[in-house]
Amino acid sequence: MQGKIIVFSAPSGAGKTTIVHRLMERVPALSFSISACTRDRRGRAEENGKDYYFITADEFQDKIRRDEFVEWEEVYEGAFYGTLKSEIERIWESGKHAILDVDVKGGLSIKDFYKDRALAIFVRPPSIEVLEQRLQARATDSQSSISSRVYKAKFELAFEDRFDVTVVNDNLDEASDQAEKLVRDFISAEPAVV
Ligand SMILES: Nc1ncnc2c1ncn2[C@@H]1O[C@H](COP(=O)(O)OP(=O)(O)OP(=O)(O)O)[C@@H](O)[C@H]1O
Ligand SMILES: Nc1nc2c(ncn2[C@@H]2O[C@H](COP(=O)(O)O)[C@@H](O)[C@H]2O)c(=O)[nH]1
Repeated sequence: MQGKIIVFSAPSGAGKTTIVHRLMERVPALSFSISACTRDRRGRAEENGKDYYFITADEFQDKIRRDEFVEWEEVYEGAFYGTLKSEIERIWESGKHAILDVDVKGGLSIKDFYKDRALAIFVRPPSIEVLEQRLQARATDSQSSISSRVYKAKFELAFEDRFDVTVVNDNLDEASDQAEKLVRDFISAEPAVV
């Protein structure tokens, strides 16, 4: 079996992590690619080696120097996130397909790197107002962090057309069903020619 990549990207708060978690429960052939990141762990809500590999800024710079990332971004000021080549290899060697949850720029870089071996899915919120309400209700970020996420979202929405396909996350059940069908069709299709 040739391993593939399914990457979900969206402005923060659109709901990509929620959809990815649902797909992980529904499609056993998927395995989550754990990113490295330099931000602090959100208390008990997050686990090192499960949600992220939480590393220091120096460790992150070492990995950049050693060319260990497929892509990396300073997603928010002072917070670096990156997709590790070793993660994708680990997943493919286990006979599964990699599913990723990364920001919009990162999603486009991954599509560019893996070409037809990757399906890049853009998750669009129903509106900026709804996106902001979701971030407020999630209550994981400070007011200034929410403001910068909303500001960035307006810019990121302009990149939707560069993705393979869009899922509008208004009704969560409908969005998850649509995403599941896209993923199942992609992984059961002929292997990509690379
Ligand atoms: N369709 C939906 N309707 C209402 N609430 C939703 C919907 N989808 C997700 N949510 C909620 O919105 C919040 C943001 O979702 P989530 O954390 O999945 O977003 P995200 O795009 O992964 O954000 P980030 O990039 O910051 O990780 C969460 O509290 C989630 O439960
Ligand atoms: N470019 C990348 N973006 C990533 C990666 N891993 C996660 N992310 C994105 O960062 C933001 C912030 O996440 P949070 O957990 O701090 O709320 C979110 O949009 C993630 O999708 C990565 O490896 N590369």
